[in-house]
Amino acid sequence: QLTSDFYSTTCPNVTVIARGLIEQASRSDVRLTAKVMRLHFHDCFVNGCDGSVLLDAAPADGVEGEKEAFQNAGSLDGFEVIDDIKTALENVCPGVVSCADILAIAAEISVSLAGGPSWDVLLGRRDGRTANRGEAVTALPLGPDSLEILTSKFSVHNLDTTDLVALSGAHTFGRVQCGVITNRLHNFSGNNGQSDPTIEPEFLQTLRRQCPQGGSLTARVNLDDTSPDSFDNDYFKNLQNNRGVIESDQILFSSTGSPTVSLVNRFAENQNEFFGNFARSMIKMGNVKVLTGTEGEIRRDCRRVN
Ligand code: HEM
Ligand SMILES: [Ca+2]
Repeated sequence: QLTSDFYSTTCPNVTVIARGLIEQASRSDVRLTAKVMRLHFHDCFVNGCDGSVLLDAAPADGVEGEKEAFQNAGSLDGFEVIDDIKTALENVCPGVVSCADILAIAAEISVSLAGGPSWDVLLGRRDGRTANRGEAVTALPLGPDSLEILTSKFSVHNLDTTDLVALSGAHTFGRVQCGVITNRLHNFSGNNGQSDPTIEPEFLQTLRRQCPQGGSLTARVNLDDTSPDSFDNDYFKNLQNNRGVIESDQILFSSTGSPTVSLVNRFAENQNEFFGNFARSMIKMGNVKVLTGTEGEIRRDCRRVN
């Protein structure tokens, strides 16, 4: 139902405007493109791609803050540039472009600005009038999730194993807080002093230096230590070298016999193969439970319902 030319007459400059603002914001924050990419993912996995993740908690309106879910609190970021894009668009074509579509457009722009693939973003989503903190907690994947749980958290959205591996490739840029990986480094499976045996020994030393036991849990380390800010297939090469940073990353390669292993190998060998699959999976993810037609609304302010 979504179409790539949805705004061609009603707001033809939507992509140009969004790109300019993202480019500008990323000049003062190298992580910005990663932050923005992640917003679209965390939106689509909770209530579908409806902009719910952007809503501030508003108890009086019965709106819960997904931002307060464990996976998002103190972690999700990039909301300001989305606000800036919304403000600019309301000036030129008021009441036309949904916040959910802004996230989809901004994700594509962010990936391509960071050196990744471009694709035709499908548009026409409407904004939801609710958010769902409880679903955020249960639906968003966690670092220590098993491969079975990761697979099922994707498959409820019709995303298959290829989508799981391709989309995990988004960890080719951005950072993770030490708190997420500290157990992997210092207290694996509840054993004090133990580390995850799948980590390559030299890399384990590096990570332990960056995230020492008893050190700051909010300090951040690169998700892709080879090329931290560019969107490429180094993430998959790292996995082959047992240099995945989050458990959910390394598990894709370390699960012997799983179809994820050959997907990692394919994407590591051929960047075009990764890029093509990533774009395809992003379009699939961008279709999760979208509101269209007269459903929902076009929010005036992405942080609150009209
Ligand atoms: C497969 C399951 C996944 C798990 C368990 C997971 C988990 C995480 C965690 C724990 C962080 C670090 C957050 C923090 O420390 O504040 C993170 C960062 C990130 N994730 Fe994922 N993620 C997954 C899949 C994805 C997918 C599918 C995408 C996008 C398509 C994505 C995009 C990102 C990006 C870009 C960052 C870096 C954000 C930044 O630097 O602020 N992740 N992820
Ligand atoms: Ca949502």
